[in-house]
Amino acid sequence: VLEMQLSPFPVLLRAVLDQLQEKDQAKIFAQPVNVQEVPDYLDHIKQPMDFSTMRKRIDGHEYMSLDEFEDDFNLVINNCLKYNAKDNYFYRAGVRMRDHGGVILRRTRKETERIG
Ligand SMILES: CC(=O)c1c[nH]c2ccccc12
Repeated sequence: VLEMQLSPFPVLLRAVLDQLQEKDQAKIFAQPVNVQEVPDYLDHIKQPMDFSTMRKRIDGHEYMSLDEFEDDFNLVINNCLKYNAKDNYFYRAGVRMRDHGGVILRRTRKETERIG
C-alpha cells in the first residue's frame, strides 16, 4: 500500500492502459478513427475516444478516479460497437476488447484501493 501512496496515480493508469493495449495487437483502438478515411464517422459518434487520447489525459492528470478512466475506456468500446455492423471485423474486436478490459479493470480494482 505504501508503494501505491508514493507512486502517482498516473503510474497506475499507464500500467492499466498498457495492459489494455496488449490486447489490441491490431492497434484498432490505438489512434482516433481517421475522419478523412471515414467521413461519416462523426455523424454517428459524438464523442470519439481512443487509447492515445486516454494516454494524453493521464499525462495531463485529467483522471481523478479509476471510474473516470473506465468511462473513457467504455467510450472507446461503445463507439466501436455503435458505428460498426455486428458482422464487422472492428465490431468483433470491440467485443473482445470489452471482455478483456473487464478482466483487467476488475483485477486492478481488486489489487488497489479505489483511488479518488
Ligand atoms: C475503432 C473503429 O471503429 C475503427 C478503427 N479503424 C476504423 C476504420 C474504419 C471504421 C472504423 C474504424
